[in-house]
Amino acid sequence: MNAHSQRGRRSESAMKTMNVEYAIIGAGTSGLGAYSRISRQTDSLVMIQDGPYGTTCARVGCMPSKLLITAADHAHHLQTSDFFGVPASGRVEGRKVLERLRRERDDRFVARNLGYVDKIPAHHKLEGRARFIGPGRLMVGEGIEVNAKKFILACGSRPAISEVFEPVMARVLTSDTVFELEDLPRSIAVIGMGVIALELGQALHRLGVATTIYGRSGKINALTHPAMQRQALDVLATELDIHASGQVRSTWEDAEGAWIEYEQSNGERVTKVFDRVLVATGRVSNVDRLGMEHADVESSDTGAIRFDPQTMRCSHHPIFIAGDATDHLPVWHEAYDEGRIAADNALNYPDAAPAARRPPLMVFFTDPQIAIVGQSFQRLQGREIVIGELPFASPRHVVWNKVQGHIQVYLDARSGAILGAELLGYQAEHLAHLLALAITHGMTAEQVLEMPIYHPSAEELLRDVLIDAQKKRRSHAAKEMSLASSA
Ligand SMILES: Cc1cc2nc3c(=O)[nH]c(=O)nc-3n(C[C@H](O)[C@H](O)[C@H](O)COP(=O)(O)OP(=O)(O)OC[C@H]3O[C@@H](n4cnc5c(N)ncnc54)[C@H](O)[C@@H]3O)c2cc1C
Ligand SMILES: NC(=O)c1ccc[n+]([C@@H]2O[C@H](COP(=O)([O-])OP(=O)(O)OC[C@H]3O[C@@H](n4cnc5c(N)ncnc54)[C@H](O)[C@@H]3O)[C@@H](O)[C@H]2O)c1
Repeated sequence: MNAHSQRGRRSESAMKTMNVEYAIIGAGTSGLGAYSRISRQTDSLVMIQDGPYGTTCARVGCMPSKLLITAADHAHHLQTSDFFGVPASGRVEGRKVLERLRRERDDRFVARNLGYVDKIPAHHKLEGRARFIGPGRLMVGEGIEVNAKKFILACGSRPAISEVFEPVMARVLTSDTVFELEDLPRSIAVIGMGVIALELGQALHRLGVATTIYGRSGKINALTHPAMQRQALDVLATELDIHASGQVRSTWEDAEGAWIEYEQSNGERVTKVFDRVLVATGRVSNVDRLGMEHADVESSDTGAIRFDPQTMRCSHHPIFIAGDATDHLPVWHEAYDEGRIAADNALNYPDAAPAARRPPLMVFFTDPQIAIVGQSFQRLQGREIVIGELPFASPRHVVWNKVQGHIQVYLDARSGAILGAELLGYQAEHLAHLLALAITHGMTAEQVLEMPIYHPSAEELLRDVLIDAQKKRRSHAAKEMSLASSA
């Protein structure tokens, strides 16, 4: 059988059939990663894409959000420059901010991705929404059946919007639509207190939009140490209008705008009107639209697809999953890795090619930044650890006038190995990466302390927090010894 794009008439209607070895569903970061691996080995594959090419990251995710945050940083520098004896005046031109964002996004990031997609041979690409119609069989759109031996589900996720926002849908934005605004709104309600809500909420606030953030749980859940969670909220609330704990009870629209009725956890109801409502309450995997019930794939009680994170295989059939489709570590570098892990395992099938996963790393590009690396405090419960901790206030941070926040580093109490860290501080991303390097290589605090550290640099904070952790390790060991000798 001709391996690629063998299309034929399937029924009296104009149904076409395509028989291939590999079908990749989704041409985002993970799907393209899988494509790059598989296409080196075979011509018998198709990558199916519903909607525009360009990836979530470049079009509506990482890149436009960071472009908005950078504009907001500039506005913030103007607002705070007086402190340095450099009073500045300036105003935010919303249209220009958004035009520049889209220009940079489209000309640099999306264009680069489209350039890559353009080079993919036409017979490897199919456009339309794919769904399973039987084991090994997909329907793409209404007219093309794809029969494949192996599948990679790289279909990403979409913003979740609960029904309570139905009455104000005309004013609702998500990360899919906010970057398309012609101008900045005068006011916005940001629903959620996760990474999208905090990154975009703070950026919009700094760009002069009257912003109120409505959370649910009262916590910034990415951080897991209660003191870190508390401090993150306290620090962000000094700048932002945040209702951390409660629930949106109802919404309605009138000539004034979109009204939000929010019940705080103390039972008090607050009602406020906004131009726009940005719903950032998490994302749902697009796997729910793939008709998995026809593919004979096991799911958990919650409906999520079970998979092995080392092979990305998700059933006894050769079906693999990657990227945000999994709900697990929905960040870019994991999508990139998972596409390749899934592809390698599909290529090796039925043999498994298990991959060692990297230590977890997540950064919120807020100011101060939030970062979590390696094992969180919560994950380390029950393990003997010591915690090195310090305010995020190295001499360099003092010079920057950026001394908010805290760092905690978790060491194995016996070996001194660095296991994880939670950070809240200006440009925490850089220290988080250094810690990620140390964790990746199983380094101890002592080993990291052997490297030179320049003065005055932010890295001095890493040195000092590791010295603090080492001190605590020594006193932990001393306590253990005295307990042992008195027993
Ligand atoms: C606002 C925002 C900011 C972010 N910022 C960061 C950041 O700073 N750093 C970071 O690491 N991560 C960030 N992320 C997360 C990052 O963007 C994602 O982890 C990554 O893009 C996921 O890639 P993916 O390949 O899994 O999915 P996607 O890139 O979404 O690709 C999936 C593709 O599959 C298509 N598809 C879906 N269903 C079907 C179907 N049935 N048939 C055919 N095609 C289908 C979709 O249209 C989509 O194009 C951000 C995300 C958002 C939303
Ligand atoms: N810097 C980054 O790496 C970055 C930036 C943006 C997005 N992302 C990725 O995108 C994913 C989605 O981000 P997100 O912020 O939408 O999800 P999230 O899961 O981080 O946060 C969603 C938040 O909304 C809250 N929530 C849920 N329902 C609510 C309701 N009805 N009312 C009020 N609050 C409610 C949740 O408690 C949670 O705090 C993230 O998991 C992340 O991996 C990453």
